[in-house]
Amino acid sequence: MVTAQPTPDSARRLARENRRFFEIPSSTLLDRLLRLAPERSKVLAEPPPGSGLRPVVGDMALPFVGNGLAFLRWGPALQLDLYRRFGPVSWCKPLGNTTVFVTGPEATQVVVSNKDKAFGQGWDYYIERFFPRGLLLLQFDEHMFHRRLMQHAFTRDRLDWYFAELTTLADTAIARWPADRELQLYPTIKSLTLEIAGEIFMAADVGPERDRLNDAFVACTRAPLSVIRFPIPGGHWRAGIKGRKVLEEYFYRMLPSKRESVEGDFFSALCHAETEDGERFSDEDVVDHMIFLIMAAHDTSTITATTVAYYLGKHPEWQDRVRAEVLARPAGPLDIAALEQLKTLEMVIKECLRLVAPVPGLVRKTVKDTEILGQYIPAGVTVAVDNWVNHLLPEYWTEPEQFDPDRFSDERREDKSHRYAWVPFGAGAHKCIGMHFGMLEVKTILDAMLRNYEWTIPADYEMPWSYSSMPFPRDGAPVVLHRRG
Ligand code: HEM
Repeated sequence: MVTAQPTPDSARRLARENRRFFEIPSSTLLDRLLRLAPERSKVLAEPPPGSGLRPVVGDMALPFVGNGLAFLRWGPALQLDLYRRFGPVSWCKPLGNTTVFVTGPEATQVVVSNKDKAFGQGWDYYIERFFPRGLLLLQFDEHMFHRRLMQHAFTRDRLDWYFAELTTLADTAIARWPADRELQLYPTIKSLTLEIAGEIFMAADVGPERDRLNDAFVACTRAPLSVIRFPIPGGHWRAGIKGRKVLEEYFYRMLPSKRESVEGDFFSALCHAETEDGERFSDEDVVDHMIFLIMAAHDTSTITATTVAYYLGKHPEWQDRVRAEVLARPAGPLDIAALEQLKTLEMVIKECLRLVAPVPGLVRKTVKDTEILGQYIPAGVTVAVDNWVNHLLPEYWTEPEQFDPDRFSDERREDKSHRYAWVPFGAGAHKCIGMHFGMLEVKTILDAMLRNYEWTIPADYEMPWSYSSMPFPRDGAPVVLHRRG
């Protein structure tokens, strides 16, 4: 049964629950060994004489791997540590790729507003092999052209069609989840979001192929941060390459029928999108965009919905509050207008996106020499904006380690402390095109969960996040749902 107010004890526990995002652990031997590595400070590049710029300094960490291993273990805590030691701009060579780390809203602003067009896309190093020519992989004028054409798939009319489909599907599937025994929430939601993707993105029953497609997407998203970036047997890289083949084969097989008929789904929208001058996406464009879109939509929404369920299980007083809002909704179909009214749920989702940013970095590459806050950055280096860490800085958030959705209330609006303090959807030219859709999808899933079930998460359980790609729970996020009477 769900309880009410937190006790002083639980308040202390709650302060600890997010500690792992803020503090480098020393609980395992490997962590202790990594912490022992001596700092190897080094300048990235000397600024041109007379420029008045300062060099970027960083810690080279371990030979060969740089701080890649530490990042995989410590995630945002490592980035926060670099920020404290070197300031908003530092650098290293994780996995052999020279990378400038950019932290804090001021430095973020320089990169995402991209005033002198010095920052091109930088995701190619990580994901091009698996998601070639996805929207995020394009840059400057070409990117703008593709983004405008893709907007045809995100009009209000289209969103209405998607949500009429989505709410029924989510309601039916969630009502059938098993109760009163342990459920792995993360894979369960992942399977649901893939089903939603099948319906909304392709108007296709992916049923018989769901596992194969799911595995293929998982392989493609895990591969980019492989330490060994060659197709060795049993390796993530090779699995990613195989996954890409499976996806291409599937989408090219579906393409001719999508070109022929006009329907409400994304796939159809991309096949028929046209500029005023009659320009359209080629077959290759459509397939590349579809594969990227589904990846971009599916994992992010899954992680967010899982995180929200986790924090609501940890904070029953918030679960009660959000459920009361959901149950108070006037009778009638759950449409976009109704979802937009769920303000408490929205605050909770925003707080969860603050604490766990599903896309923890925005990756760019300098196309010419430039500077960030007076520090010199040469052309040709990767620049990673640590948007997650912006969410954790005490300069912008009160007690950032606390789960406190009220910080997003109209009275407080802590996210307004700086335009780039809360950036889970990125910002600038590449800001998430599916932001509205993603928020609505997560709300739909939580709405159905709250109406059907109650759940609590044991006080001593803490989600073991993996930072190997997007953050995800290594144990699948076990939870016991109790059906509401
Ligand atoms: C909670 C859910 C989501 C989160 C947190 C999220 C986060 C992000 C972030 C941070 C970026 C920018 C990356 C960068 O600048 O390097 C991005 C871009 C993008 N997202 Fe999302 N996303 C979500 C849901 C979705 C959904 C549902 C879709 C599609 C329906 C989508 C499609 C895209 C696309 C296509 C881009 C590339 C935009 C461009 O390059 O112009 N995302 N997303």
